[in-house]
Amino acid sequence: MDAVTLGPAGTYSHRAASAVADDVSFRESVTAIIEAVADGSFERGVVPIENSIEGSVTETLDALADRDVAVVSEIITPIRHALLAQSEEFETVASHSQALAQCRTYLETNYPEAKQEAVASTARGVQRAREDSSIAAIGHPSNATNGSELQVLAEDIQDQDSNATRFFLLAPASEQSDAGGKTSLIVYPNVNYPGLLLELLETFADRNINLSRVESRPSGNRLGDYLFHFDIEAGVYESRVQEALDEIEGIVDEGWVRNLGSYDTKHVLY
Ligand SMILES: O=C(O)C(=O)C[C@]1(C(=O)O)C=C[C@@H](O)C=C1
Repeated sequence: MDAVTLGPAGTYSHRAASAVADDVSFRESVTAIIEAVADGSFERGVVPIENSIEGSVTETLDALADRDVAVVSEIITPIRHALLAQSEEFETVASHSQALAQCRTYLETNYPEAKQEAVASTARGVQRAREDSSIAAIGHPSNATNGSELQVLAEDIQDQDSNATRFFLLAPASEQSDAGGKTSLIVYPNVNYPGLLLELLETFADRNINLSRVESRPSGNRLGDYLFHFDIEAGVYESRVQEALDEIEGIVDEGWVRNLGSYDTKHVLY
């Protein structure tokens, strides 16, 4: 199976995709990956959705709300960052904004003078560090192998040892499944009144459906207007989930509900 994910080669997304795909291609943004799956260019896509330290990857949430794709699996991997550079003499640390944030305390403590540069991915930062001795990168330590002139200056620099990122394995919307222990939903009420969010949450609580994530994102239509992203620990094949979905459809009849499908979890170690 072919999959598309965040490039260039050497990103954490690449490592997660390699666990589920034979052949991995790359795009420069999460939005481009989701588009490539939605338009049928790829049968699978792998995108980061949330991190245990830094929280949601908002570009992913927003791109999922705008395009029709299905989640067919979630992949959870530990994230262990290394500091990579040609020497200790660097001025700037380049990495993905999520990785910089996951190492905030380490950087403030050890390199308070270093500038930080957010780039499209950790592997893009590694590329910058290979080309320019004034740049260090944060990424997986294996980026320093393969004849690279980069040194691993420090390992395990993430602020929490338990650092882990959750990725979605995406497929075209036609492959959306009712089977699985989790389900992701995006709800746009398009109205605002006291107790609206409570009503939505009660559809799950009343049926003893556990919520594993709730996130609100601006709709972009007007200030104070939100979309809600829900992950629940139950599959659409269960009648209690179908009943909850029916009730939500009724509550948000001015807006819409997107069911991204049910799926299971895969834990990948590397
Ligand atoms: O830049 C990468 O290596 C990615 O795969 C992206 C990403 C992310 O967006 O969260 C993935 C895992 C880590 O949390 C850091 C960065």
